[in-house]
Amino acid sequence: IIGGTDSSPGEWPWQVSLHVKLSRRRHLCGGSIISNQWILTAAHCFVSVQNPNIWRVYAGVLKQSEINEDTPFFRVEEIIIHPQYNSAQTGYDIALLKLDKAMNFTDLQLPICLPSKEEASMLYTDCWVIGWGYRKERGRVEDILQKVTVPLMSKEECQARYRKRRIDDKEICAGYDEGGKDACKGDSGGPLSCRHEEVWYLVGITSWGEGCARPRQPGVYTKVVEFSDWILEKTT
Ligand SMILES: COC(=O)Nc1ccc2c(c1)CCCCCCC[C@H](NC(=O)/C=C/c1cc(Cl)ccc1-n1cnnn1)c1nc-2c(Cl)[nH]1
Repeated sequence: IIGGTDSSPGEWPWQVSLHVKLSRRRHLCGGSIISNQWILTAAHCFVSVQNPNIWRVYAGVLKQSEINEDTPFFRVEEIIIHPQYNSAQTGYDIALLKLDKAMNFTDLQLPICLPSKEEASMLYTDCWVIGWGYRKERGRVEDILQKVTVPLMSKEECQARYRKRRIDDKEICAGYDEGGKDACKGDSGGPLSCRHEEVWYLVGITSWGEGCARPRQPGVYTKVVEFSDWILEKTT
């Protein structure tokens, strides 16, 4: 996260850290708890690591330094990647992880609401992107979960910023024309969370951007409401 600040314990209880257990363990992507057995994240996180057995889901953590060999984690029973996904820049950058056992909700691990189709046209004005990603383009994973507020942008405005690419209807953009605040490497798969009348909704999944926090290069997120039917089909 560029231009953000430290989060507090329990501030974003739906945020998880996805690790793989290979040569050495490391954070790869963010994700969001949407039920006691399902995590929503980005499809591109699994491009090179499709084997569910080596993934570890850490929930209820604020700092990466809380994660060690003794830290409890959830195993992944199934990885469901959207069938139309082929690269982050061409959309459908969404995946579901089925946990091997249902998690108990606590103050530190709780689900976020999925936006309903009726509220698809809702103009959210209080949106935050969070993650343990880099604080600058050439950086490293942060210890304390970072948060930054970003305004949503219309598809037309976003398309005008990315002339060489087509911004899909199932993508949503957020950022500042002057740059300075954005997601960055290591934040992908995590939530773009928006609060409306005291309830938080998972409006976006952190996907891609041209550099981090550059002027007129907003962050591009998977627009979760456009995948409501797919999510329900796969999780019920
Ligand atoms: C110590 O552990 C580590 O360093 N871990 C570790 C640390 C970092 C990474 C990994 C592991 C690799 C994950 C591979 C799959 C994921 C590959 C793509 C992924 N992208 C992003 O997270 C965000 C992109 C992004 C999103 C928005 Cl909305 C706006 C601008 C963005 N950026 C544009 N340029 N940079 N960001 C990424 N993630 C990392 C990189 Cl390196 N790139």
